Amino acid sequence: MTIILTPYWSNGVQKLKMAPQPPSKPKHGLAPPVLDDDVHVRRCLAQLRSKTSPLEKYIYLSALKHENPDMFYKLCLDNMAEFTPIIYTPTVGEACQKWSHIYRRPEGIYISIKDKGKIGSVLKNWPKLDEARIAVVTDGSRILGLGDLGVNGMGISVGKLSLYVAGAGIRPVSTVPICLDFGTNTQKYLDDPLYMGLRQRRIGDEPMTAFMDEFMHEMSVAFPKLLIQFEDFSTDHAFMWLERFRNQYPLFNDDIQGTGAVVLSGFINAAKLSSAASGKPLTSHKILFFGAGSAGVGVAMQLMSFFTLQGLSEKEARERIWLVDSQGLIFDARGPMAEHKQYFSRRDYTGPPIKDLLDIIEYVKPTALLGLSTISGAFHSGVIQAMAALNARPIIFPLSNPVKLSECTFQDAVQHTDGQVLFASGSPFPEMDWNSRTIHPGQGNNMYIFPGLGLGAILARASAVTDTMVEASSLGLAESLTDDERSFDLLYPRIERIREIGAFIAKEVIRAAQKAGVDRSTDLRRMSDAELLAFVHSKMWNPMV
Ligand SMILES: NC(=O)C1=CN([C@@H]2O[C@H](COP(=O)(O)OP(=O)(O)OC[C@H]3O[C@@H](n4cnc5c(N)ncnc54)[C@H](O)[C@@H]3O)[C@@H](O)[C@H]2O)C=CC1
Ligand SMILES: CC(=O)C(=O)O
Ligand SMILES: [Mg+2]
Repeated sequence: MTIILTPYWSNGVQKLKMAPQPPSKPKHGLAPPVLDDDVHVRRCLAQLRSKTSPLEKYIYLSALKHENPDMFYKLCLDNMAEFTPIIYTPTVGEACQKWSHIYRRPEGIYISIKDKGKIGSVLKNWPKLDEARIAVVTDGSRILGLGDLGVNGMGISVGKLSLYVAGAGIRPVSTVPICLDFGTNTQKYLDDPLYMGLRQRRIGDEPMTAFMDEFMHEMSVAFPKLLIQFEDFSTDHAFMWLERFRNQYPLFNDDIQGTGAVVLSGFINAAKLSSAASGKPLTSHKILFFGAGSAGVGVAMQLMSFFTLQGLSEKEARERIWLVDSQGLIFDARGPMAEHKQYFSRRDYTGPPIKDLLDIIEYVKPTALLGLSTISGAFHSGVIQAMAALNARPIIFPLSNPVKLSECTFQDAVQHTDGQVLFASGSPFPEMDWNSRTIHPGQGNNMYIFPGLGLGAILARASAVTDTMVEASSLGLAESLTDDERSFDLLYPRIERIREIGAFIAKEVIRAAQKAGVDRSTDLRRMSDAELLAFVHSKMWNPMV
């Protein structure tokens, strides 16, 4: 395949070595007589809002980001709630599915299995090696809940990195979207004349491992100050690459660790509200996971600390958690299972397999039901009503993305619990009125975590991303709600405050890195908390409009 090197800020005719520049002032007569910045902001927003389909809006914003990054990020920061569903989930999912059709210009680095043996020389073509700080790397094998999209998965790396800039003030020039092309098993793409990836089925684990070893080594040589975020690898490889490389290079897996952190945070706030309504202690919560892939198991692992922080032992914490996969409740006597499911497999259940979710709810009697299954509508009215019958304030988090794969809608959850649900979904739902009050859905999406976690790890120059840093990001997020946000029973802060939250999380992550001794910017140790927070803010890039 063609290796595409031109970064997203270049228009293809500029020289590769060029840094992103704000557009220079045109010479007299080459621009309209009146081109006021403030009016132009309104003009760009009006152009966006005139588009009727979300995908058209995505394409417009993608062009704007390329032509005028300052304007794009200015609009983004001023209109976060409006922009995130376009540049991120759900629309980014549709953009990825159609990536080879809507493609206009190169963005990021595509490296294929055919580059094995010369990966270093490909990476060195990236124009701003010294500036690179964060790469989001996918192989397109499980994009959101949409399956194997091959190189069309590049869109998720691009989307996540836009949120790094918007949410954490990472400089645009420091972001490196990467898509690895190991082939695709999706026949539709193999048959599509416009598909831009290798026309072959995915390679096996052995050549993939050899490729990944070379890739990770060459990344550390080409980009010595880089943090890597692994994104949307299929579950087996998500766990495999995390374990293989996490002690060697600074990296984390967003779907396992970022999702774990964001859900722990929302769960802490939900559990307090739920326990206040039931009068039962926090340690009495029982969590049922519907879906046991990288996200389900990643979240279950992180939620262990909800219980251990309350004083339960590891064994007691594990006993508060049940997992369900496509074969039903996961229990030892069921027979052999994938390694990542074994830790939570129940030893105390020896009856016949239970497959139906309603039967499982009746058996477990959970206080919380979390969906990471990609099964749209799995939390049907009967399921929601069963949760409401068991709990004064049931916790229901349908976390699958994009919206069309959500296990239930916010409307259904509110309606079938008479407004009592404590709700967070992976993709956004609008707020709704119920019994003369407005109820706000939470968005339990790792976008609240990875910008701050990444910024903290970058500023600390962390040599590794430890579990304690991930936990610190989660607890930082849980703490960051204002009294006003808590008065509305919000589980997450308002998205408009993403920068403030990102800075606070980054500070907490730096402190955790220092405690773990993985920080290489040791001068930050001397700063007070207030000084460190001010330092983090001072490092955030701002659009110049
Ligand atoms: N909210 C967030 O921030 C995030 C959400 N996700 C979402 O989580 C979902 C799952 O992602 P992965 O874990 O990587 O995928 P996966 O495909 O590895 O896992 C899906 C799990 O659901 C189970 N499942 C499938 N059909 C089922 C059925 N009929 N009944 C019961 N269980 C069933 C599978 O057995 C598997 O355990 C995706 O939609 C993804 O978008 C992932 C990461 C972050
Ligand atoms: C949000 C995200 O990372 C996912 O759905 O995969
Ligand atoms: Mg993901």
